[in-house]
Amino acid sequence: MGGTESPARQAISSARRVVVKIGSSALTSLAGGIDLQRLDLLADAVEARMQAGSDVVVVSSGAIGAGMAPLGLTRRPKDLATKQAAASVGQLALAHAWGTSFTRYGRTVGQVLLSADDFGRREHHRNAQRTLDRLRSLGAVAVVNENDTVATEEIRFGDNDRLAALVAHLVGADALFLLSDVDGLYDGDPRKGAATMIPEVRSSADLDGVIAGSGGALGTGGMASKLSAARLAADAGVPVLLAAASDAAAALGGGQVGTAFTARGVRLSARKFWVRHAADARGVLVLDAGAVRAVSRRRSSLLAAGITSVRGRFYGGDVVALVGPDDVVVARGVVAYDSTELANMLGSSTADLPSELQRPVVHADDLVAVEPA
Ligand SMILES: Nc1ncnc2c1ncn2[C@@H]1O[C@H](COP(=O)(O)OP(=O)(O)O)[C@@H](O)[C@H]1O
Ligand SMILES: N[C@@H](CCC(=O)OP(=O)(O)O)C(=O)O
Repeated sequence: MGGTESPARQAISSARRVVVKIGSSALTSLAGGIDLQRLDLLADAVEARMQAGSDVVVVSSGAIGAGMAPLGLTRRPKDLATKQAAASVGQLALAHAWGTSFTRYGRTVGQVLLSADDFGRREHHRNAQRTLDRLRSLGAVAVVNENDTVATEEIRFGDNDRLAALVAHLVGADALFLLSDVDGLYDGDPRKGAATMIPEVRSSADLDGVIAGSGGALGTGGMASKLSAARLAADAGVPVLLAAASDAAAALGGGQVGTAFTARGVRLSARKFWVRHAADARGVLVLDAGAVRAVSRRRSSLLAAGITSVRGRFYGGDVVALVGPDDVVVARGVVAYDSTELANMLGSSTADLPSELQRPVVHADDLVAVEPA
């Protein structure tokens, strides 16, 4: 690569393990379903990167877009049931198309469908990690999408940009590519008039004044979701390149295309990363002042004695928000008990609880302090 490359671009072009996310708008059209030619070009670019020595995980959107035509739908559905029906039809076509395309290289494809909950349940999380790792060691390409048919409105990733950022963290990726129908981040929606492309985002100051608008007819989150996923990944130590899918070969080949986001921050464990970023809190635990100090300063486990009340209905394994007496969120964590169980434990010291209820309410390993805004 040329000597004038930014550190972020150098890191992205030399990354050993990468996640490549392709948006619906780049892969499908309202009338024609999957764009097979485009998909072949993407597979070519992924294969070239693999030949150059990188491990690649693909996150492919497009199931809903691919399922519309076969079901006679002319507009992207808005209700969950129709989206899920379209996704179930389209996912089959999408996986088949990826499989067929990689056959040109004698490469096998594995389909991995994940839902948000999988990142928080230790077993599911480990299994997903193990499957992705085994596919990699067997030389197969994992093609990931959200498990749309089981995702409910509450637990949806929201969009696949966020899923891709989570997967990047899950597999320990060194770079994340977000490929879309736009060739980078602009200071305003380029469809709405003159806008200037931003080649590098080194800190949030580079985003001052940027207007991230909605997506196209097929995309879900628009630029706002790409931006928040890019920042989420960058904050977790993974640099991001946002580029056009039509520039996939150049993007994956280290070319000077798209917008590069510099990574910063310390890499959290995958589980803590999920607790902080991925899950919607299912409930709230209200702590007394002593418990606030224990979890936010001393990073201790949360015990029942320090909880004054609980709000919401949740189950052991869910993510909850921990708030102080002033209702300000001080941490998030995976709760060990159901809300009904916990209601009877409030304020009790551990020694007074029956042995089966003596585990911490939120273990320190499952707890992430939230910095004050
Ligand atoms: N500031 C911006 N910079 C670049 N693109 C933008 C911006 N604001 C809105 N967009 C629009 O976001 C679209 C990409 O989002 P989306 O359709 O959700 O893509 P995908 O299907 O790849 O997830 C682009 O087509 C672009 O018109
Ligand atoms: N799982 C859905 C993803 C929808 C989605 O996030 O789309 P996009 O914003 O184009 O990445 C699908 O495959 O249609």
